[in-house]
Amino acid sequence: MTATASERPAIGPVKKICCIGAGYVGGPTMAMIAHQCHGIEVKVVDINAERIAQWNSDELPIYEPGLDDIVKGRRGQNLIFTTEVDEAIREADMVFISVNTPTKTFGVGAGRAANLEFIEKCARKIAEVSVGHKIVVEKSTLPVRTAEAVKAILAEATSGATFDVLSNPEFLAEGTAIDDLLAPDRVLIGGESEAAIQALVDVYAQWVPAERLLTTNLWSSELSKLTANAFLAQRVSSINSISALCEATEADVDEVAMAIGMDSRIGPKFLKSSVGFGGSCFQKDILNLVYLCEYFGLPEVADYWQQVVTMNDYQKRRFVHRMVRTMFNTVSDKKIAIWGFAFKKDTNDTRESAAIYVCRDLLLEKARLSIYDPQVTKAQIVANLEAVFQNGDQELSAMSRQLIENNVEVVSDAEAAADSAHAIAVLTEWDEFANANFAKILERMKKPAFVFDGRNTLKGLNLEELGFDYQGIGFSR
Ligand SMILES: NC(=O)c1ccc[n+]([C@@H]2O[C@H](COP(=O)([O-])OP(=O)(O)OC[C@H]3O[C@@H](n4cnc5c(N)ncnc54)[C@H](O)[C@@H]3O)[C@@H](O)[C@H]2O)c1
Ligand SMILES: O=c1ccn([C@@H]2O[C@H](COP(=O)(O)OP(=O)(O)O[C@H]3O[C@H](CO)[C@@H](O)[C@H](O)[C@H]3O)[C@@H](O)[C@H]2O)c(=O)[nH]1
Repeated sequence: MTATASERPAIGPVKKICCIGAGYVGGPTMAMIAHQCHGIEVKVVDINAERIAQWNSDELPIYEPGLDDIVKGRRGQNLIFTTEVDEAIREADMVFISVNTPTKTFGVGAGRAANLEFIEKCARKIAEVSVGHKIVVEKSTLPVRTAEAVKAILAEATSGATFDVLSNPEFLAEGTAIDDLLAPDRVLIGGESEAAIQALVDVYAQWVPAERLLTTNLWSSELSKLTANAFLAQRVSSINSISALCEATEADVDEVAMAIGMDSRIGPKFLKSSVGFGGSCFQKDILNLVYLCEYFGLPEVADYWQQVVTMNDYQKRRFVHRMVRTMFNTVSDKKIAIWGFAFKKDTNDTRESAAIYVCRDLLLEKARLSIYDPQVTKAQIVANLEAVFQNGDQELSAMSRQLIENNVEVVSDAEAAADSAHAIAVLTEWDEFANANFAKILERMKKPAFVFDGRNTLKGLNLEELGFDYQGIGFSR
């Protein structure tokens, strides 16, 4: 049952934390708590035994700068990765829920609503195995008012256990997770019980300055997470919409971004035009916001936010159209080097990466692809391409399987990918691409040698002077 004011037990300092979900959020956030709070035992649990084994191995499941040192510094001391879910929940005074909340692919709200199956299963498990009092913390990104359902499920605990529910959404970005966790812009904690809020504030206060610890009511906290992502993605879609206009008018989108970003009311961040935003969060969270607006009878608000995703889809398609148009209206049987497959640099995450959609559309144009990414494995690339062709169907068609098998190779360096290629498409802004030996690459490419830079990372290298036909996003030369 959830605790009422009169029967609420005294809440002391947190000594044992359990985090359900050892993913991109659960792993790094808990490693940071263990690193900063040696007096707290942190157990990270997952039903995926392979993932837990990776967290306990030399090769962590996530590539994230600085993560290795922090995990290896505390693992086996006050940071434990385990599949013993029940035991870890039972022992903890505070339980974080950090499981995935993907877009629903079936039934009511398919394609937009968040699938809350995994959250509900966690709440049921906590209710089933808990004794005493626990603070349950929503770390996953959730639709506003999810805590109501979590509280209702916990209230059915038969052991007599009592609970407080807090919302503590995570704002880290992949690739910079450790820096973001070390020095967050803010830590947001929403809740109803002052004592429970204070217990979590005290954990973060061990390294986060007091003025960055923001407490709100439960619903504001839940809604702020979706809103923050919607605003961030909206900036990217806004500048990407202007990139199309720049290409038509000889304006340069990077110059426009610089000019508007110097207005302190607009600010310079998140104005980098690109082949389109990717990642596991932006699209999923905006679609969820759109669904919520419709659910609450606000179709105009839903349409407004839907446009951010529509513009992003347009940007990805527009990139391929431009490639085909520039390469004399056909890429059929042409070799195209794909530089980068992750959704941004410094991560091995490919969820919703623009590269998946660009590669799919190039394959449908019958191009041959040679793909290189410094952190993404061949198995992952092939699995992503199979999934995008499968498009929710039960099975991959024989035709799609052949298209991938016959036309995709994954290689282990950027120069090899470009060997005998008609074009290079830069889809992730890995730093190493700017250091490639372009004179050598040009020699080995088919002529004219095209470079389509979906990140404008090679813009300053004057590749035209070397002899490339260089095209980026949002400018024409
Ligand atoms: N990835 C990010 O950068 C990021 C940043 C902020 C917030 N978020 C949000 O955080 C949440 C988690 O995201 P993620 O990227 O870490 O997901 P993830 O898929 O990497 O990890 C989730 C983990 O939860 C485990 N899990 C699912 N159900 C479980 C259960 N019943 N018991 C135990 N383990 C279970 C899965 O096996 C998986 O390992 C999502 O709601 C996401 O929107 C993600
Ligand atoms: O100016 C920009 C900034 C970003 N992007 C792209 O946008 C996507 C998302 O980038 P980023 O936001 O840096 O990474 P995420 O890890 O997806 O982080 C976002 O999503 C997380 C999950 O909810 C939040 O916690 C973070 O605050 C939020 O930044 C990537 O494809 C980027 O390449 C651009 O194209 N231009």
